[in-house]
Amino acid sequence: MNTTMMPFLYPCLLRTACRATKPRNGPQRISTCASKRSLQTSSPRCAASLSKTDSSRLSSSYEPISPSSTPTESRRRRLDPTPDDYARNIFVDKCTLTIAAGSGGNGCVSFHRDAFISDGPPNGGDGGSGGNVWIQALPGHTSLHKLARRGTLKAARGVSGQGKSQGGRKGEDICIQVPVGTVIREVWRSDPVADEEQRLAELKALDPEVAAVADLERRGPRSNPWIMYPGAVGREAKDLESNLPKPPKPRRSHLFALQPPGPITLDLDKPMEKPVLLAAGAMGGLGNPHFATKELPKPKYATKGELGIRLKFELELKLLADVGLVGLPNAGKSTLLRAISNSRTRIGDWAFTTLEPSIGTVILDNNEGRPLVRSGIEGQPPRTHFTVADIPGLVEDAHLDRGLGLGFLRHVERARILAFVIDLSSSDPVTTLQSLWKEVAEYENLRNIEVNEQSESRSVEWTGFGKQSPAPQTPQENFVDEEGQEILMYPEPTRQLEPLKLPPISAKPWYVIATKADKENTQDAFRKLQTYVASVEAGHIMHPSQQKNAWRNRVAVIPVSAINGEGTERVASWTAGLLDSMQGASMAGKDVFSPMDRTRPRTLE
Ligand SMILES: Nc1nc2c(ncn2[C@@H]2O[C@H](COP(=O)(O)OP(=O)(O)OP(=O)(O)O)[C@@H](O)[C@H]2O)c(=O)[nH]1
Ligand SMILES: [Mg+2]
Repeated sequence: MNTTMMPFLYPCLLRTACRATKPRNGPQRISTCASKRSLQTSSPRCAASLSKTDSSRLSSSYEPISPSSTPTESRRRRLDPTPDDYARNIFVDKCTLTIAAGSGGNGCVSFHRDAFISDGPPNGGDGGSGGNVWIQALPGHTSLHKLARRGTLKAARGVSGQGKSQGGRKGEDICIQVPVGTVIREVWRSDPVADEEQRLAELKALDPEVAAVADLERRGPRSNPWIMYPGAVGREAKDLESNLPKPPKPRRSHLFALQPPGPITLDLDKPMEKPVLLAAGAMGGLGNPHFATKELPKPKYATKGELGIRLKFELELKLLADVGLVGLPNAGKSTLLRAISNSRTRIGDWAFTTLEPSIGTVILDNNEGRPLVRSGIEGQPPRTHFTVADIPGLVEDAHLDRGLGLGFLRHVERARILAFVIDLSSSDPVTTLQSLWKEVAEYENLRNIEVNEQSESRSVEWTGFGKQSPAPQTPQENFVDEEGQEILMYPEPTRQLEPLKLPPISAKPWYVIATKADKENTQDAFRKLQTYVASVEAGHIMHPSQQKNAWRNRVAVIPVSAINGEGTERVASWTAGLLDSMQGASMAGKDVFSPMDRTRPRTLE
């Protein structure tokens, strides 16, 4: 066992070892005591440790770690790998996605034929409706990179109807799976059915005399909704075309009622048991029996299916992970993430090894009997895991976009809890913590100014009474539908989405992970850091963010040696306790980010 870590992580062992009068039984007794205490660390009592008094909390930071946690060679290799031993991490937290609901299948022109009936009644089937597009937020997904790569997702088209009154099959649905914490906002839509409905409504509103001479034919992408009998050629075909009836009104699927009203904005901040509908598939065309009349009992035409709606969305992760690791470059964040999760993020003894956030999942219950850390709220299913984001290192003036700057800070504000990773072997840990908080707070101020400026500019743009008529649009892009028919698309309106409204960063729960505690002469730095944090918590000194409403509830300083995997259990149990508290507060309808709220819900016993 590393003797340097003794005063930090094994003070009980040290004391017991010093007091031990019988060296013969010493090691065994220490081992029993240590493993018993270690179990308590991962027991419900530890999850509920937030409700204990300060003194017990401080002493709990010196809980011993079981000797069984002594790193094996393979673990050591995992936590101190060569710089090229890592899994490439692809992470995307913002992307645009175009979706297209399936178009309807065409109706069929067909007539009954039998042994003695050569020219029977019409029996063309209707086309099947197009596939729907659904969306579902699922735990276990952490990035939007797969959707960003796809760019466009289309549900299948409905199958066309057939003779003998056979209706076409419905097109296959698609379900888009996104991480919990995704916000979906509509940027633009092209809905041929809505456009046609609007045109008909405008015509209806016209003076009857004007309407009589107005062009009642369909326009736009589906200007010719008819399917003609293929057997009709030459003069017959011309006669047929000139005697076509008024086209039927555009139809909507009954599922359209379930579609959220536009412009769609969805905040998927909870795991969903069932998907929600984003876009309903279009209706299929009508077979020729629909057009049979007394005068024309055998119509030689049917209609095409409606075209599916197309929507463009901006997807953004409002919640990146439960915990965000914030620290200077080279502080040991990635090593810590490797130590507490199965992540294989890159580690290197130089600054900016990590350039993109990487998310690791910390398993609390591996479903193999007793949970490693019991977590959850009474009456709710127990928490089995939480996620941790390893965020690239922060440098001074990051809020002015230095280093990885604003991109990094954007990720910080998307974590529920902030864990400040401080390298105990670095010059002054207290100054480090203060400078990290300074950058975070400066960014928060900048963001608030930006949001205010945006709302001001919006109010200046307000044009007073009367609606401004939209600028006339000219068709821009020509798409071709499944049958090779041209679809006119209109240019995307330049709709700028506002930045997401996120909770204030300084009001988020936070704690400190004092890492590299195995290095020599780090005890003083740890004590200094602990004393400073205790004074902040007690309100004796200003919060390092310099914000009045910053979080001061129970801020722990957890010493760890990530490279040896020591002390990391407390990170898991402390985080689980914080998450339970936040969940309980939000269920009780309290403001989760209220800095003065000291009541704690009861965690699972
Ligand atoms: N002795 C000791 N070294 C550590 C510990 N944790 C990390 N290190 C070393 O510190 C160096 C930097 O570790 P990283 O995990 O890559 O640091 P980081 O904070 O992710 O760095 P960036 O990605 O550049 O921001 C590596 O050489 C690690 O082996 C620890 O607990 N003890
Ligand atoms: Mg790193």
